[in-house]
Amino acid sequence: MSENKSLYEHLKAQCLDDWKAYIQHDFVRQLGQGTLKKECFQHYLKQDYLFLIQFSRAWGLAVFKSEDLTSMRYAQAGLNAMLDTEIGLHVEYCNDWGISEQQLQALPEASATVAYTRYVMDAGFAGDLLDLHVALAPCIIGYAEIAQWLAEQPDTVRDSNPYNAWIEMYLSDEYQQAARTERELLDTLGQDLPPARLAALEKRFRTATRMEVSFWQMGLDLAD
Ligand SMILES: Cc1ncc(CO)c(N)n1
Repeated sequence: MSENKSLYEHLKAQCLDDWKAYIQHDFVRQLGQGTLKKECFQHYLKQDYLFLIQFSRAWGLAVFKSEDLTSMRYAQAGLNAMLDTEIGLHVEYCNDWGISEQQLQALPEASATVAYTRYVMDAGFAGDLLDLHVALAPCIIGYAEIAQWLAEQPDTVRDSNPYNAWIEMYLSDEYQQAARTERELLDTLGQDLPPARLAALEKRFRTATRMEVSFWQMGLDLAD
């Protein structure tokens, strides 16, 4: 790893093609331009509800995998934020899009949802806290970058875009700060790694990134 790069920057740089395919996915572009089909967004929102539930379990796993109180409290805060705030907001947002809580509770998981969330969990089960965070990083930090990328694109529509609230949520100070904190945690946990360990983490990060690409594609294809 080059000396002046943080672990996060390094992980991203080594899979830049996959990273771009994730951040600049057609789903994201269409969402930014306001041209995304409503059915695709609704399908994505439904699966994202199931994703967020598994994501909460992953934060629970991070509590379990922590070896000091600071990491444990950070994971606890992540879990609390999901259960006390994020999932509730998501349910409300789904409701605005015509998806009831009953509907959400009855949903089957799409293959892309199962693949991604269980991959993250396996990284945590089989590995340590850093493995888990490297698998979680593309979700947490990636969405912050997607919102920023969208805000910078000249063809992104804001005020009259039905998807603007989604962009705003991930552009919010709160979310951007959460992404920065996750980045700092990775950089702290990831200091002075032996080459073989770094190579294993590179693979994990790349796989998780490709899983995010598949998640967008699942939305576009209405795939189950
Ligand atoms: C699939 C997916 N990745 C990342 C996020 C951001 O939390 C999300 N809500 N859904």
